[in-house]
Amino acid sequence: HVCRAYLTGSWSKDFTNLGDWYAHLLRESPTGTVHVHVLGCTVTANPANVEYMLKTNFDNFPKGKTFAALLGDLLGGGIFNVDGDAWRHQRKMASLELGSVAVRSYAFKIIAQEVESRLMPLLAGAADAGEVVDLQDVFRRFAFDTICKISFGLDPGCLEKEMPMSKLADAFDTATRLCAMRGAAASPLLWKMKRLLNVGSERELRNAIKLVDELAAAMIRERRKLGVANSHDLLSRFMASAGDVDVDDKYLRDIVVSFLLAGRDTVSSALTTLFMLLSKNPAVAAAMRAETAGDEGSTPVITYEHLKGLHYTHAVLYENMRMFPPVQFDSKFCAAADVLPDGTYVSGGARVMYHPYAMGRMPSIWGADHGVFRPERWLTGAGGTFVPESLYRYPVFQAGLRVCLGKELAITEMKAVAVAVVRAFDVEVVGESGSAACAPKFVSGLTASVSGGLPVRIRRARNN
Ligand code: HEM
Repeated sequence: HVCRAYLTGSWSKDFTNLGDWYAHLLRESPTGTVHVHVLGCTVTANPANVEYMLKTNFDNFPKGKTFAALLGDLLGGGIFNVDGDAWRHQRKMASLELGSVAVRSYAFKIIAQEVESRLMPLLAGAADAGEVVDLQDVFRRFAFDTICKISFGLDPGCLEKEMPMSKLADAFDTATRLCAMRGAAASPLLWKMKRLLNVGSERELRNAIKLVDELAAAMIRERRKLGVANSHDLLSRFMASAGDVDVDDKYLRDIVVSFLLAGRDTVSSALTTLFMLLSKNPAVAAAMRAETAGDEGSTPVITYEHLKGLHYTHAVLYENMRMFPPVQFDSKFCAAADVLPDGTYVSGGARVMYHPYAMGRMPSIWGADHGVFRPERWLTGAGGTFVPESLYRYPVFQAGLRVCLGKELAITEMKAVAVAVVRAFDVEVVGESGSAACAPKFVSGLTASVSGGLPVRIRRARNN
């Protein structure tokens, strides 16, 4: 009956999103695992299984060729899309750079600049004009400008006042949307045939990728011309770390495109659901404002040290992503037949999916109040300090050997935005999605985005 419900779409009579239906099935299952035969896929919300796949028996659960084929035309051999030695090599290099003080402080400077010189003036303008703005669109532009500056050292200017269309952002959007469509198809044969004949969505995808390639090549040329000696963007760092070796442009293009994918829609997705939740929970917004009130009047400038000390705000971000993880599910490929810790048999070549969206809705992990937005559940340390949960119970940033490399950067970026906006404005979601009872509907894609965007009205906070 599960396969029938999947194929006919009848699950949608009772559930808003496919993820809500999976969460229901996984809650009903005694092991927290189900098998959807028609997809050849085992879906799990069991933390012991997640740990087994992502750490204990990591080598038996690679991304696999099927996943690589879906994104291969866009991501090439970039870190997201490869396994084995190609992955190990990029992972080592990228974690070295992202962990370095120089890159971290460069990234923080970019974030602070983007918040203060673009995001805040734009929101202030909307507040003064009394306009309704689509906050999801604003955050996507913000996140794109930020990750492009961090990755390439170049500025697409998507969040300029006139909200220009960036060719790169546009081509990137089209390419990721069409790659996600490939993944949602019941059989890969159809898209492979369309690709062979260069028709329909595959023709559109090819054109979008061609544009991404041209623009990435132009940025790499520009970076070579400007020189890399004193630059801290990731592209320059990767070029510099290759030393005298004349690194291939295709290799650089693949790494940097992976970073754009990793760092843009994830951050904007989390910020969008955060402000949706804050609009419905004004007491939480008020508590966040109170936490930052200490330096009211002293310094409106965001500093790294200040952000680090904000435990309540940190808890709010984690609680938001528990309920609405930007990457709602993640699939691995089971190389050789295996038995998961909960006793589930998985045949060689099958897909296994762990599901952070469903895991955030499991009473076995979060208790009976899993449906309640309650940041306090994270503040169990001495004096109400933030205590992290095991990443295998909360795999929002994945976990184990392939855990997200941009986690700290993403948290800093989201905190910087949350603090600045909450301190200065009241944000109210308008329309249907603003009502307390309305659950968001997500558009299926590689990262979660809210269908119809997030229309909000912005007012200056009373003390501003
Ligand atoms: C809220 C924001 C973010 C979330 C929820 C998130 C989540 C994730 C997840 C679930 C994965 C695993 C994906 C997979 O293997 O299929 C991942 C990997 C990765 N993330 Fe993030 N991410 C975020 C922000 C960022 C940012 C800002 C960057 C870069 C600056 C970044 C860089 C990466 C990289 C390079 C990987 C690949 C790691 C590997 O395969 O070894 N992420 N992230």
